[in-house]
Amino acid sequence: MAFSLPGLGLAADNSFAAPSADLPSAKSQVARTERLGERTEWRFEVAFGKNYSIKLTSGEAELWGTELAPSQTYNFSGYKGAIFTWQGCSLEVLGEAESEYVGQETEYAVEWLNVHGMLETLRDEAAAAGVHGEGPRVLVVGPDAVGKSSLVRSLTAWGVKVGRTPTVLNLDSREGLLAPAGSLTAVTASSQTEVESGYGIAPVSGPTASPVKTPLVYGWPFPSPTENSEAFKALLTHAALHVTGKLEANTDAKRSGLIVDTPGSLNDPKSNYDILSHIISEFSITLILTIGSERLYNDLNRRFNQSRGDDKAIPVLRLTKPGGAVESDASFLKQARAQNVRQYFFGLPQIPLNPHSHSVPFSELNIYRAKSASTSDDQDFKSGAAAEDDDYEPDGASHDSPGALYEKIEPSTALMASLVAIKLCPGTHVDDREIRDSAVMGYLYVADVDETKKRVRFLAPHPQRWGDRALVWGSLPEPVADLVT
Ligand SMILES: Nc1ncnc2c1ncn2[C@@H]1O[C@H](COP(=O)(O)OP(=O)(O)OP(=O)(O)O)[C@@H](O)[C@H]1O
Repeated sequence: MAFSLPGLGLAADNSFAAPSADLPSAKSQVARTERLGERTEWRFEVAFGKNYSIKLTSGEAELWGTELAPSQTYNFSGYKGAIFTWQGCSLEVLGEAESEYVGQETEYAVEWLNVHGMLETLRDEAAAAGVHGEGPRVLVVGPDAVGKSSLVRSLTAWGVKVGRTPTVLNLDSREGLLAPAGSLTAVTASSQTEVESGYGIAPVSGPTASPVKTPLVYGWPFPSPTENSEAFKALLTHAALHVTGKLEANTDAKRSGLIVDTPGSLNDPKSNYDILSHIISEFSITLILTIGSERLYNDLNRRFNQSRGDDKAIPVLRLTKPGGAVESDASFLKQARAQNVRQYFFGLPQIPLNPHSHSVPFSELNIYRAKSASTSDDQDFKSGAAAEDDDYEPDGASHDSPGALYEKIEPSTALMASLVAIKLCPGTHVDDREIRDSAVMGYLYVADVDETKKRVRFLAPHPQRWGDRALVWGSLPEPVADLVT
């Protein structure tokens, strides 16, 4: 179980970033009123470094299922999204967007709400079945940027709104949920979903925030499960034990069920059938939702529904991709991940955090580099670790054997500006499997490495030291050069 480190709750969303470096233009300084008809949405794309704010002035509206509070200003920077209204509303909009318009084609929202209704029926049936009743366990699969995460957020928020406590599991390591990228997070949503944090689970609670549920964070320091499918599957087997154990221990959570978000790289069941089937069996998935690809839908339906016996058939539903869902370029996604890291250490303007500095001698550190099994040439994900491969000397321990996932390294300046995960396992006399399966206690930022004095200065969200635990350095999270100046 991950410790409840401050900072884990503040990185779920791209909104509420640092103030704009640019002076706003005269036009963007004037607040305008946008009137939205029923079942329409205000779609907007805001660049990094720009400020954009929206206030609900009349009617009702929601962002990914979470209702906006009337007259409250919501700020966005480096963000793409849509404010949806069922009955119509007025919004006051201020700031500069790269694109903004009223989306009229919103059939997807009705369809998604119907899925929520279906999940509610299954939850009621679970309650009627008594202590053994289990709620729906949903797997969301589809290509990149088709709205999978938006669907998961909406289903979670609607569930929470009617008093449920669904558990969300994010298997997309490129987008950290309540943690930086490189994390796989499971968290049970609490009774109040906030627009800022996306799921309303923030270990640092504001005055109106609800009780905190501690996320369970595992480390997958690579951009895709396919980097090392066998290790990914083994990690999931371990994670599933804990996640399902947590659900078993809490009747409400068990009945509310599980919603699993997946990376787009798993959208081809031909090549990734193995991983998908593993997720389905380990988490006892009862419903598959797919967005965006007819071929994928047919493939999944054939493999997991039609070709199985009645008692093993898993229904597969194909959902509409939101018209506004847009692909982001590599640079936007990279900036979004860097912003998440900033929020992890420094919080949001309304809930700032003060990270702590720790200076540790090399001799007290056990740092392991996570080795990628793939020979991917995706430069975007190549960290200093991969790029400066030759600088590292494994310590000759068992970890440098061929096929090993981790190798122990000596600290060096190549670690500067990187993030390392603190694993809940000892740093010595530990094998690959234990490092891989241990949950993440939190992340450290390498602020400085002094090779002469043989000391590393870390930035941590917590004043407490982490003892002799193993630290893992991988392709994700990526280094953030300008976190401390
Ligand atoms: N209705 C909408 N209007 C405007 N923007 C939207 C809408 N739905 C989703 N988006 C935006 O489109 C982008 C892709 O959506 P989302 O992240 O939900 O997709 P995804 O399938 O989870 O993508 P990935 O697998 O790449 O993480 C996001 O920036 C999201 O905020």
